[in-house]
Amino acid sequence: MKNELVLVIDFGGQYNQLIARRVRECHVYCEVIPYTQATAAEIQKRHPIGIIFTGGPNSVYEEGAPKIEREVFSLGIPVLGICYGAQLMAHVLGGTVKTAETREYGKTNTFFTPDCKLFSGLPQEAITWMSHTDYIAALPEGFRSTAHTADCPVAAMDCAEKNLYAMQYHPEVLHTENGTAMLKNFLYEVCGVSGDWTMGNYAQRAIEEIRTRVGDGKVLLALSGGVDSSVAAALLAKAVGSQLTCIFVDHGLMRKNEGDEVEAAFSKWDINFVRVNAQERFLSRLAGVNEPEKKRKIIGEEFIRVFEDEAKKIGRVDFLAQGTIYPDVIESGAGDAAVIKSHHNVGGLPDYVDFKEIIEPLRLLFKDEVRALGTELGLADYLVWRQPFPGPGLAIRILGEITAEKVAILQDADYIFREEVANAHLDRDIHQYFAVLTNMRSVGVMGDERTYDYTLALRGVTTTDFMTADFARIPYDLLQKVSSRIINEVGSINRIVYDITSKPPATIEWE
Ligand SMILES: Nc1ncnc2c1ncn2[C@@H]1O[C@H](COP(=O)(O)OP(=O)(O)OP(=O)(O)O)[C@@H](O)[C@H]1O
Ligand SMILES: O=c1[nH]c(=O)c2[nH+]cn([C@@H]3O[C@H](COP(=O)(O)O)[C@@H](O)[C@H]3O)c2[nH]1
Ligand SMILES: NC(=O)CC[C@H](N)C(=O)O
Ligand SMILES: [Mg+2]
Repeated sequence: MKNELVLVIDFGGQYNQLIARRVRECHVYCEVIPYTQATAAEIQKRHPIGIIFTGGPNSVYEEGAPKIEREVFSLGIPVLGICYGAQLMAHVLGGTVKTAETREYGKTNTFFTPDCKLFSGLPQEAITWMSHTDYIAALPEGFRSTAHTADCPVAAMDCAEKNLYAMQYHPEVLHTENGTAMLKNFLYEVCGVSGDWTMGNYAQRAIEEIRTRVGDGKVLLALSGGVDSSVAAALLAKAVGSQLTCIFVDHGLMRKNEGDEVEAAFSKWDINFVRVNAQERFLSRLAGVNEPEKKRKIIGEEFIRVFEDEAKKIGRVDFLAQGTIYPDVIESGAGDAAVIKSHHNVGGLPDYVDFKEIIEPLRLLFKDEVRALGTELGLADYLVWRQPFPGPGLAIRILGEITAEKVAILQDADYIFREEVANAHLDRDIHQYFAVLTNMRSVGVMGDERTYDYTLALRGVTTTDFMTADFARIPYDLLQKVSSRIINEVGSINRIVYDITSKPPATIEWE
């Protein structure tokens, strides 16, 4: 069965996948396509039930700014323009867009016209999230303004007769109050969707696509035992069964006992599972390396080399599969976005890779969607709800040079922290928590003697999508218990600090 389709047309905005994600939250299937492919003819061929234009960095009146054919507005398909998309709708249909005297950025008080379908059932005044310098100065014929702010006369507009709607603010961002409800109104009240899409459909579609792509070829999946690659393993196993081999690389930078635990868990699955013990290989390549991006690149490359070596043992393997998810892609600098850090599986990949194609069935999903999909596929709760653990492992939690001794110290300290968080039943409330071995030593006193040992940092964060995060308010009693256990049981650590920065300005990991 084919699902109702909404096309999201990409004009280069920052929140495009977030729009897609909100549409999925409303149980509607959608696809994001670049504006260059969005001709009226192409759109018509796909029979979408609605169209959404995203924001974008350009100004519509500039030479060479992204455009859309005028015919797109007369196909009889409802259109919602967001930010740049709103300005483009106004511009193409004969309105005027100008540079504003006061640019609006951030939370903005906004007033809505209640009889616009987008705002039906919602308060007439609310906070919206704005991010623009241009504004709609004159409406196109047949349109009316349906919302305004102190500085922006057209914060939204519509031409209900033609099912054309636009918003200057970003409804997809959580800072916009009722933003998702407005998108839902567009989908249900304007486009008339029935809401026929579920995570089950996503799984089905992904499985079919993998089958078509792979044919009778072989696939090697990089399996870490983490949430993302476990969900990918379940999908791939359903899609291609015994053509799949899962490779778990124990690079010696896993958490305490983790290598054995992953092996025990996946040996029970009905899949080809291989554990590669590559401790020596990784540690020797990392010896003497201090710089975070360099560590990441080395690990990214070494992972691939291990996979290539394993592939040779299986015979001809054309496909490498990974559990990459959307935040990995964005932070590694997708498209025009800035590189924050090179996730080993994206920006850390070497230039030459000995596989024909890379399969990443979760590449457009956010973490909480991956979890929902895992549950849908019948994965055990402990797998679905595991806290994430980065591919480079403890390498990016040991600041400065990595040595086997430091790895052992950090493993022991981190184990105690995790054990106490679990004992306090906070392991689902704190979304990621771990220890970091700083490269700093300081003076302490133990048993009346001077010590000069490492400072350990504890990090705990709460977040939904791992793109932004707040530090977790861990109870002092728990911190105290963890602190005294680590000092008493681990050795080489004489001082413990708790990281109280959010993301941004910090990131979750320290490197
Ligand atoms: N030790 C490993 N062995 C094999 N593949 C790995 C390993 N670590 C990471 N990978 C690959 O890199 C991808 C990205 O790692 P990442 O940590 O983001 O995801 P994950 O481990 O699957 O899930 P989680 O975010 O829950 O840790 C994984 O999905 C997997 O394909
Ligand atoms: O597989 C991964 N490979 C990487 O190179 C990597 N770097 C960060 N992370 C994880 O991503 C989330 C966001 O982390 P940051 O705030 O530190 O960027 C957090 O959950 C991090 O643990 C990684 N995962
Ligand atoms: N976020 C956007 O889409 C911005 C649109 C346009 N570049 C402006 O500044 O107004
Ligand atoms: Mg992981």
